Amino acid sequence: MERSTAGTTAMIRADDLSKSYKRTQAVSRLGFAVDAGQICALLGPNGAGKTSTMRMLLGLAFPDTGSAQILGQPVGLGAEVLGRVGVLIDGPAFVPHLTGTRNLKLLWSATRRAWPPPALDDALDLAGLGPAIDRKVKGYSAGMKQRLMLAQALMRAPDALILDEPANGLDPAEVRSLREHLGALARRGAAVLVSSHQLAEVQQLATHIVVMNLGRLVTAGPLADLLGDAGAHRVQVDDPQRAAAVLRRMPGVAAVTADDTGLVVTAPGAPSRALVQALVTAGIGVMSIQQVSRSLEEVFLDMTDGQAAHAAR
Ligand SMILES: Nc1ncnc2c1ncn2[C@@H]1O[C@H](COP(=O)(O)OP(=O)(O)OP(=O)(O)O)[C@@H](O)[C@H]1O
Repeated sequence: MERSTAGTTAMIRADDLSKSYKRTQAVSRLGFAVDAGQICALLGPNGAGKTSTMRMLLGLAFPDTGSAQILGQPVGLGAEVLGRVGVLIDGPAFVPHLTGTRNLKLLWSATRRAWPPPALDDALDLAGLGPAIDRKVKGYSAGMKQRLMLAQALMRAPDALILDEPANGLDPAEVRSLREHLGALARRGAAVLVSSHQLAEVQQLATHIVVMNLGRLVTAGPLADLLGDAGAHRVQVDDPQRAAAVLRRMPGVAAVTADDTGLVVTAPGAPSRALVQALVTAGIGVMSIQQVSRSLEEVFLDMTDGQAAHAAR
């Protein structure tokens, strides 16, 4: 099976993927891998290329360059390996006049395996539809349809999941239940790729992130590293004005701002001991220095310049 650059097993792999539609370059030379046990969030402003990427990973769109692999096997439309993938993309594809159960049976029949699917109970628990599972889908709310879609993705006990904005239309309790189900699947060794705009939720859910903008990779890696790498420090000194001037001249310091409690220094390229050393060398007393954690939202907006991708196209 294909190995990722980290030396572990790559369950979902994009290699040098590109896709254009007429004059729009939707995805440009994108590469990343999701290993067993990881929950990777694919992030980017509207139009960044997330859905196009997922469509190529699922063999629903043909890449202009590069290739996609799932569980170490090349992906194409109808590839056998896709039977081991839980998919949510392009909105509900249900027959409205059939019940929830009949729709799940119909979708399962494509696998040519006997009903019921191996993880049906877990999937129905996530869907939480109760008796409505035996009512016609045309009477479902958008949230109920979304939950039924999630049930069809999970019922096959997939080894990999590719879910485009799975939390859309879910209420907070349902979002939490989804997080728990995906966490349980990842702990059992599944690889999960989810796209989302709900960054507070992603911060709780994901182990890894891939950020893209204008079709290109901005960054990829463990979430904890990314938030730690943001390198924000809160510094208390005896002469804030002079300290700010000293710090702003340091290499690796991106920004210095003052607030009621002292200075906030954003220094992705300078460890805290280097900041202290520079201040002490300049004769400034340092009372305290603390690393400040930043939210994924702050880091994401910095990385994408807070811009919508379509605005720059
Ligand atoms: N079938 C298509 N035909 C023409 N253009 C397309 C098509 N699919 C996507 N695009 C364009 O490609 C770019 C990337 O779209 P894509 O849907 O992949 O982005 P996204 O990151 O998923 O966006 P969102 O967050 O809004 O869902 C956009 O400019 C979009 O308009």
